[in-house]
Amino acid sequence: MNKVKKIGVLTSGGDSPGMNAAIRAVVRSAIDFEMDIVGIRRGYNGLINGDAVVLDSRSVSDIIQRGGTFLYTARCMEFMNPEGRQLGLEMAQKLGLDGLVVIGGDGSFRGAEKLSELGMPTVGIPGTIDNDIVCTEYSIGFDTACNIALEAVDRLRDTALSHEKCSLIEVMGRYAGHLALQVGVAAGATAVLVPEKVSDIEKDICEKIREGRSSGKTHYIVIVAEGYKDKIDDIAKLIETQTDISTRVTVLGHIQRGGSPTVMDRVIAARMGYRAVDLLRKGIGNRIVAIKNNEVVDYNINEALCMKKSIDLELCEICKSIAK
Ligand SMILES: Nc1ncnc2c1ncn2[C@@H]1O[C@H](COP(=O)(O)OP(=O)(O)O)[C@@H](O)[C@H]1O
Ligand SMILES: O=P(O)(O)OC[C@H]1O[C@](O)(COP(=O)(O)O)[C@@H](O)[C@@H]1O
Ligand SMILES: [Mg+2]
Repeated sequence: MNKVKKIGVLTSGGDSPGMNAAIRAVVRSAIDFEMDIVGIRRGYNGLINGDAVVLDSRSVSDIIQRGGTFLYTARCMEFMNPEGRQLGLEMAQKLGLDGLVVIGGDGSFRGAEKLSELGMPTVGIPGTIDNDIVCTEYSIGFDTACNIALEAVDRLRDTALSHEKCSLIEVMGRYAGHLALQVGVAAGATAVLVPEKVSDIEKDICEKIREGRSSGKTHYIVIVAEGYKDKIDDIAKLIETQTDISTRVTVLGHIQRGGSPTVMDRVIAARMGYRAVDLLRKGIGNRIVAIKNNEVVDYNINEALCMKKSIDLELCEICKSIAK
């Protein structure tokens, strides 16, 4: 006898491509396990306000290929305090929920953990372009964001080459440099600046530009993570003064968060969505679904949030070594 009869799903924090594919997987798996499923709109705000819609198989048709999240997402200050969370719990109970799937980032999972503590079994699915969730090798949206940013950098290279300039491109990632490093390596950047590692602008960039110039190189690409300690405009000015090359700065911004999810993001969304529902139907909550060695695993939320994750230092070295 299945005691878990009805679950909810919401998206929270910054949107990421593949969130829709994850919602679809959650909805369809829940229906397959003979559970009712409700979509909570606008993150924890919707949970507090009861902004809920009953979902069926057709409600999630034609969304697998779309970026963003059709349930809308939000950042909810009220949920940061106990009173707001109590209201959220009471609304979840009023809606008759036996469990909740939260698709979002580390902040959303802190909220999910507290909801679990209050007695509502909650499972988190990592969805953020930053790939900064420590317990998982991969979060939904990262691959798509990398590809979108890469396409933009490839275009900027055309102009940098034609005008013999140094193009500095700022990519997102909040306090993490995963996105910057992947894009930098894939774009063949002269240098990548990430928050996890202090770089020496003179040695790591200016010297490389002078060396490149003496071997006939005429244009340069520098990728800067938004969380890097120095402002991109200041770095550009310094490079210009030290090397006499003309620089241009481009901040990619939200363009990186939109667009149709890649194969990788859709498939991982399907695998994680299925696992989240499978846990809840067994009455298991307070978990985060994650990827470890390409397998889907799950962790206790508190333990997961205490884990440490560092930037791929070997890839940083490779990037440095092959940039000539
Ligand atoms: N410590 C916390 N306790 C409870 N809820 C939290 C906490 N941190 C974040 N949240 C909730 O999760 C939402 C999203 O968090 P945020 O850090 O903005 O994005 P992300 O989940 O993508 O990391 C917040 O607006 C808030 O509603
Ligand atoms: O869209 P906003 O509110 O300006 O937030 C920007 C932040 O959101 C992100 O795009 C995604 O971060 P989260 O997944 O933690 O929400 C970060 O890379 C960036 O720092
Ligand atoms: Mg986050």
